[in-house]
Amino acid sequence: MLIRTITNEFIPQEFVDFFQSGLHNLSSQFSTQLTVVIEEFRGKSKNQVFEAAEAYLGTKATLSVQRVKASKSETDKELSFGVDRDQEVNDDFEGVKVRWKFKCQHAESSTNRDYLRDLNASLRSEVRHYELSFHKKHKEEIFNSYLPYVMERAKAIKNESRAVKLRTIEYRDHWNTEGVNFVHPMTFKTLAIDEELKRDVVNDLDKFVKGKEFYKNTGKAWKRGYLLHGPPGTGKSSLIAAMSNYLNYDIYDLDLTVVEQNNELKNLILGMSNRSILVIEDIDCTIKLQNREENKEAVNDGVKKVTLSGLLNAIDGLWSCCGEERIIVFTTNHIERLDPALLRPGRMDMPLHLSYCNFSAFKQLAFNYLGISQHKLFQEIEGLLREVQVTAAEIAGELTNIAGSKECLQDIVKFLRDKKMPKGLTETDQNVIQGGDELK
Ligand SMILES: Nc1ncnc2c1ncn2[C@@H]1O[C@H](COP(=O)(O)OP(=O)(O)OP(=O)(O)O)[C@@H](O)[C@H]1O
Ligand SMILES: [Mg+2]
Repeated sequence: MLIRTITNEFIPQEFVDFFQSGLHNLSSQFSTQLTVVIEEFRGKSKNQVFEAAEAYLGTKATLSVQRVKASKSETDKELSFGVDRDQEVNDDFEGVKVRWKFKCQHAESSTNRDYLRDLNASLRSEVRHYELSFHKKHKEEIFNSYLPYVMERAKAIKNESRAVKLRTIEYRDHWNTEGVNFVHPMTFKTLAIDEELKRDVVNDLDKFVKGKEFYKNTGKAWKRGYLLHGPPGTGKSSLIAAMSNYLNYDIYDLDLTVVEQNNELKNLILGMSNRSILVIEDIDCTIKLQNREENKEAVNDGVKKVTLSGLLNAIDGLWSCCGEERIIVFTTNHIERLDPALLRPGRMDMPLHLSYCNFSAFKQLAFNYLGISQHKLFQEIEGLLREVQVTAAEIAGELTNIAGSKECLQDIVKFLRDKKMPKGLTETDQNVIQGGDELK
């Protein structure tokens, strides 16, 4: 204070400024720290590094700062957090220490106001930026590895927190733009299908999402097709919900009966976003399957309808030139009714047979509904499930109806025994019924 008073009193201001800036230059020459300034806007558009820093630091903020900002928009699944002004966040990247600081300046000074007016952002009352500081010797690592890592993490964070949307056709050739939030509770943790099949699907999806380089190097379109087939109530639609929740991909539910012509179909396919699942349920019922003539519409009762080949060609063609990370799922209860064109390798990458409930699927249901992994009746149930064709939906229904105690497994045994041999039927009659069902 004393020195400042003396200098203010006795030394000319120009000399003080000159001296201070010289001192600043000198200290920055000897400083070991480098600071990167990341402003909110780049020209008139948002700076992507700023946005990435915002998302990335949000996940760190709750750990290390004293003031955090909390927010949630309609399309977010969960609360998101952010660093408040002047707060610092320390981070560690492969042993390199970095420090982030969030700075806001009020747009009082005329330069700031001009700057904001330039940005056409008159509602904003402040200029915001992040400062990222680290030791100069780590410059290369920070620029070449850390910042790209922050950008990549931010992308994943934003995607994870985004609510999945379900879109249906609004009018023939376009999707409902808003969509609805898809909040199906089914996940791979609760889905009751054969354990091995579940593992295969999860591994396949993991490989697919990590396959960017593979698809680029091989020149293949980054897409994957699954054909889910099996009797009603075996979990086909539940599996699609689990896939969507696992990948956080939007679902486009394509009702082919609404689409009149192949060019409408093309518009729908073009209107889909990346990282999405196109679902066509009950393919055997909704599409004219027998017409194999490429690119032709089948004339059905005087109305042009899309054909299977039209559908597959449109997907193959359009997705190879525009669109990444796309999944297509067909479902059917009757695989034998499908055109062999659909089953040819390369069309549907992975056929998945969802069959009647086996013991591994049953154990999952018992865990979901009763919270148990073991029981003295399990052995008998395992034996019965080998003989009785019962769907996961039926068992789930029984478990919902009967009291939620461990004792109710006795009722499941009774249910399975009754199913094995309904009153008044001999075992031979029952076999005929079950065999016939598969052939339907
Ligand atoms: N594998 C499963 N795991 C957990 N729940 C299941 C499973 N399969 C069926 N369910 C239950 O049964 C209901 C019907 O199943 P889902 O709609 O997935 O069957 P689906 O195979 O799609 O049948 P459909 O061929 O009739 O469309 C679901 O709402 C779910 O509660
Ligand atoms: Mg279904």
